[in-house]
Amino acid sequence: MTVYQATASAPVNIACIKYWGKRDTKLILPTNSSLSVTLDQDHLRSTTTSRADPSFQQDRLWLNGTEDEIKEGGRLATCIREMKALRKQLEDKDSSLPKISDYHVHISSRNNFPTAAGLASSASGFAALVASLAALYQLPTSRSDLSRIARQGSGSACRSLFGGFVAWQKGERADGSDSLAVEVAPREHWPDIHALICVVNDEKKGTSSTSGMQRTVETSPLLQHRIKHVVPERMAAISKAILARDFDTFARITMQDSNQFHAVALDTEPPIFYMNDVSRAIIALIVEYNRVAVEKGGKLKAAYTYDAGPNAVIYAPKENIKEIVELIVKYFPQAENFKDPFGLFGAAGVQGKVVEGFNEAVAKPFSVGAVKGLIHTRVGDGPRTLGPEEALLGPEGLPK
Ligand SMILES: Nc1ncnc2c1ncn2[C@@H]1O[C@H](COP(=O)(O)OP(=O)(O)OP(=O)(O)O)[C@@H](O)[C@H]1O
Ligand SMILES: C[C@@](O)(CCOP(=O)(O)OP(=O)(O)O)CC(=O)O
Repeated sequence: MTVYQATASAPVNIACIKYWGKRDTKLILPTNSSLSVTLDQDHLRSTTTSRADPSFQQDRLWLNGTEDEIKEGGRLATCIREMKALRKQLEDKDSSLPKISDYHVHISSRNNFPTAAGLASSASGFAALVASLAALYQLPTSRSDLSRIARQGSGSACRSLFGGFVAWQKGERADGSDSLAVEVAPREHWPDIHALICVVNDEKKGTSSTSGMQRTVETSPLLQHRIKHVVPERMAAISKAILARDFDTFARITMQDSNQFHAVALDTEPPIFYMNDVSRAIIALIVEYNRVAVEKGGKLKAAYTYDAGPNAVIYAPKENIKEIVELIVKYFPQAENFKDPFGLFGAAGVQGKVVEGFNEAVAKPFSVGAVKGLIHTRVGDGPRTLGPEEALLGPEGLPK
């Protein structure tokens, strides 16, 4: 008997222009466009296996081995329903195709990093879900069209359908048909962009993005200014900077937009604080690191950005990452050795230090554990279809 099953993996993305606010909460239509860098799946990824089988009694999903309820009308149910509808259209056009759109599905997914901790697991998770169902159903659908479905799982997920540098165009239509992700540039265009994630907290966060952003929409006058007067210009300027590989402009806009996102969070009633003292100290270090570079006649060398949590993501050209790791380790001693996927440091490991001319008084040193870990990664590719050896469902259609 044929087994209808497919496995796919999808990357995390971290926005430089932040999505924050919905104009339609059901369809997940944003109040502004956004733009992100897709990170390398070799380091951070969600992997998902989907199977359709006539013996299954209902659609079921396991996340990291534990069953997650698929609530009727909820985000998971919407994505699965939309993907089945695309398969149904194919079957209606071509009677030779097996009618698997009628079967229930079993889905097993794993994240190789903490879930719901502000490391964008919902983005890679829903992108992997949609990519695995697209492979299962053998859909000829374009990535932008699939991004419309992933968007209904979690807004930021639509951007994980592409590698490289990705824009989510907010769209104008009420039905959401023009609210989708497009590639600004593939990773090959600017592979030199690396990222250092400083894990400040890997526990489940206080105010979820979903509820926080709607409170901002309802109460923040600053958000209205951001939507109308700030984001459109920044989207155009950062896209141009990416196409020109202009890191100075890319970094400036990225930091400005992170700052403004946290300003609209603060402008919310009651106010929302996602950054903590550790996050702010990292900002001070990057600002000083850049100041030294500019004073020596150079350009910006690093850009920080923060999502709905205290973890920092630092974007920089590869050649600067060694100095940045040394800087962070100097102020935030690490319990564990730095995992060095790009071989920047020899057997001696990282020695904390600052660059010449750096004013060490900009931040106080923290104790071990303030930054729990450092993840060095880089710009990466879009979802991958994997072979049967990577499957997360066993022969009975249950998680392995
Ligand atoms: N691999 C996955 N497959 C399906 N759904 C997932 C997967 N990983 C995460 N999710 C869904 O995303 C939720 C976590 O999303 P949430 O927005 O709270 O955290 P986050 O994505 O880590 O943080 P943020 O989006 O703010 O950076 C999970 O509770 C789950 O519903
Ligand atoms: C701060 C952000 O990371 C917010 C992400 O919000 P989500 O995409 O997690 O929200 P929902 O659409 O409600 O699922 C900024 C960004 O990724 O653009």
